[in-house]
Amino acid sequence: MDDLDLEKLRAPLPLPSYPEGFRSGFACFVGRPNVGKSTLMNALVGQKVAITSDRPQTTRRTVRGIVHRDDAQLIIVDTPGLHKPRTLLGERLDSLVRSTLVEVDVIAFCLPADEPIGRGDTYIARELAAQRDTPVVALVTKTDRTDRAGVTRQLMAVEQLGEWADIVPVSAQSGFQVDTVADVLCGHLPEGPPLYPDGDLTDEPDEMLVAELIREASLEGVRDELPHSIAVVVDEMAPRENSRPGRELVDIYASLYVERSSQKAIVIGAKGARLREVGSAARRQIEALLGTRVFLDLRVKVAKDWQRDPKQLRRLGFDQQT
Ligand SMILES: Nc1nc2c(ncn2[C@@H]2O[C@H](COP(=O)(O)OP(=O)(O)OP(=O)(O)O)[C@@H](O)[C@H]2O)c(=O)[nH]1
Repeated sequence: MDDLDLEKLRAPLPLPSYPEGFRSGFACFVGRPNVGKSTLMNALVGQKVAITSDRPQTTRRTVRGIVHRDDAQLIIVDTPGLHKPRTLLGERLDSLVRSTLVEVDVIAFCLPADEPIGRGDTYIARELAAQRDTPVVALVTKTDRTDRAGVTRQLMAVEQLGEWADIVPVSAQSGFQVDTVADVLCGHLPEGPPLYPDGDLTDEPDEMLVAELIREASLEGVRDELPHSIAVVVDEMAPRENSRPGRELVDIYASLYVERSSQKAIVIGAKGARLREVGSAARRQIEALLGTRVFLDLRVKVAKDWQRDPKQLRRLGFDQQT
């Protein structure tokens, strides 16, 4: 997986024409888990491309969303929550985040309006202060969750936290200032031609989006510690041969990895009831994504302590980025 080769992506496509002064480039969103990064990216792009959830650290992979405007093309690299490494998996995530930070044109640092600034935010602010070459825009998110005075207080607190190219309050939920965020981020992009054809919203391979949708479904209603122990790999995904025109079907075989057999029992549920629910919830989402009917075969497997085992991490796609 080489989804951070931004230099290669910068090679302009032979596109017919673009207005003078057109800007294009990359932005990435950082912030503690659960601060609303994925939701804001979706609001900017206008379609569900990243997975959102109430649970922290849902976003494990870098998903790009593309904002197409008449005057700019903003490619958003959505990163996992920047946090202090605890497990080997954590260390990999952080090195992925760091390599992203130096390659993008602008960094959006998200802090929620309704929570006091904490140690996690201060840690990230310190990390960002080291990225001297990349402008950082601070976004005060979820403004709908507090009143005007609360937003003002948070803006002032964020101002004190570091040196920002801009500070913008925004609510992805109500739509307040989402366009302003796009304007501000685009303002930091270099002039250049569009890098993606019009209409592309993400270049994430379907398999990865499908795996994330299955993982999202599998997180529903399980104990708090379980989410971090579930990984999903799509083993095979192909259109069914000889399916009738207008009744196309895609066969998907996926493995859901847990760390211990006790977790396997939880995921499968009594007589397989839970796994069936996960399967049908995921299937509905995947059918909406792909626009065809889907046959989904889900297998639960134990990959002992996969979060701490480099070989397993590689197999599950969390390879060290070079
Ligand atoms: N009220 C309100 N809730 C929001 C807003 N943006 C996000 N949320 C909620 O906050 C929770 C976390 O949002 P995410 O977008 O998944 O957060 P994230 O920062 O991407 O989280 P990670 O993937 O864990 O890093 C979800 O329940 C969202 O519905 C907002 O503008 N207003």
